Amino acid sequence: SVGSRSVLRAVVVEKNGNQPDFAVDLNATNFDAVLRDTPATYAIVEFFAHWCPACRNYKPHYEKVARLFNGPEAVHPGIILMTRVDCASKINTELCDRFSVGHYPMLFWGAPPKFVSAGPKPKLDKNEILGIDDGRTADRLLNWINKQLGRHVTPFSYGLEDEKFENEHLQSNVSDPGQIVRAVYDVEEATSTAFDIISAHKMINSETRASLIKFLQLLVAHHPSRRCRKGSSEFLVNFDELYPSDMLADKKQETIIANGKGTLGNFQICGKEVPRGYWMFCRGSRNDTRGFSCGLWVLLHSLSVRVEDGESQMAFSASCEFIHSFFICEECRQHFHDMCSSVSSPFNKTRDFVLWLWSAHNKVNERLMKEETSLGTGDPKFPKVIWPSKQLCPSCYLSQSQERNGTSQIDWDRDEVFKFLSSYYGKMLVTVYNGKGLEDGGTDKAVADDLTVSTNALVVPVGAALAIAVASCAFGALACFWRSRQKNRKYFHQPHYFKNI
Ligand SMILES: Cc1cc2nc3c(=O)[nH]c(=O)nc-3n(C[C@H](O)[C@H](O)[C@H](O)COP(=O)(O)OP(=O)(O)OC[C@H]3O[C@@H](n4cnc5c(N)ncnc54)[C@H](O)[C@@H]3O)c2cc1C
Repeated sequence: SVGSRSVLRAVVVEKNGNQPDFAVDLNATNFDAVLRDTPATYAIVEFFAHWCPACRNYKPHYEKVARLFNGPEAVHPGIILMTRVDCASKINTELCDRFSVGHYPMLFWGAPPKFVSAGPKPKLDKNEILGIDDGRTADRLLNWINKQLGRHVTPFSYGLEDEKFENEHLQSNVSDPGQIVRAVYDVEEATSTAFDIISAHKMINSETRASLIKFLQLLVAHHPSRRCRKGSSEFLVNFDELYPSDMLADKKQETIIANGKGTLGNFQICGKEVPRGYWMFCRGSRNDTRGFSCGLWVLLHSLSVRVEDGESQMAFSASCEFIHSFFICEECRQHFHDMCSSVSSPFNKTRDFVLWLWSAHNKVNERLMKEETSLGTGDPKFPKVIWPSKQLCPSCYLSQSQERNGTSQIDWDRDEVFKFLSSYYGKMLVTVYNGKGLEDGGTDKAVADDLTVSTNALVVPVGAALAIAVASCAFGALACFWRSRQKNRKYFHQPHYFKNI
């Protein structure tokens, strides 16, 4: 079987003391399929010949760069798929001819689908597929890539020494400051995944409709990612036509869909590049330990620090209702609902809402800390902690004392905590974000634009056509996972937290 073959290969590789290859070997039989299916935004194809000595010498250089982008241990996953094709293999003759390979090694760059749709004679021009003219060493190749992605300015540029930011040696609370700058991509992924789940489970009905509209309003004005704001506004603009309240009141969603409405279907709230099927800030060291639920928390925190004082009650109730209606983890939604319901007076300051959410999250952490320790279900690299740690925010701590039962009692400086959260989930979260995606060039100006726009009011889209894309495999797996755990779930009536205020 393939499994045993790969095991054998791993053993052989180890025996020879060689590193496994990071670049993916392609040939005429899998070229189109691999490039069509990759979630990466760009691909590099190296055409080489196994008999060519220069190619053999070039391989370690190419591999050094591929280590950064390819495979489960990639430092910068999902951006570039690095591949190679052996033109000396007969099966690839036609493929190499298609790309007019005239010397070895020859490198091409482009969006993966462009390689597939390139036809018998690909357009080797600036808009389609580019020849890489200066990639003779690992350094030069990475420089070329950095320039191509607009990342030639530090601290945005990729470096050969970059290490996976999921820090293997430190606990999450220590490595957080380095990671949060990338968390906006997980916020995009979580937003997208949440809407995919809503769609797959047909969760929009007369009871949940108002909550979704309210949450969408919050996303349109305050989502830290421009493309999620844009997608949310497109959805909101079309909401009434897609999910008419009169039809939802007395008909099932299936009927609406049959009538050509309710086509959230494959709509991608943050654009068709998201979800990408991986997590950066929320990447666990084990499968299924972090990911979506972590991303959802970061989304809620990042929204909370962006609202104005006057919006804080609306943001609170929108978040509570969204979790209650659409987070299909029964225990999570129920506990969160209890915490929401125990709030006795409405919020009229951003600060109060931000601190409430922080404290609610810490209550969950405290409960899970015990559970995960006794059951061994937590992620060993990311144990639950009362957050932020003293290392992360020394000024947040007035004092900390150890109780007899081993728990610690913290006296927080709440003004400092608010300051810290505002900066952490505000500016820091979007530090390296460019509003278009990882790959489109992280210029200072784009970052600044994005920060400004995210606190301004609604962005009305010009063309409100919904983007249709195929839901990702990652989502499929996730939805199945949730579905299998929540088979008997009943939808509850909508809660209204101070709905008349
Ligand atoms: C609304 C909600 C309710 C949930 N309720 C439950 C539940 O009842 N039972 C259950 O098993 N799981 C629950 N979960 C999932 C659980 O809280 C974690 O999300 C999951 O276990 C993954 O944990 P994590 O290590 O990625 O960190 P998470 O707790 O997901 O936190 C993500 C990141 O937020 C930061 N953070 C941590 N604490 C705080 C804080 N207090 N304030 C601000 N930022 C913080 C840290 O950087 C952390 O890495 C819930 C999730 C959500 C979104």
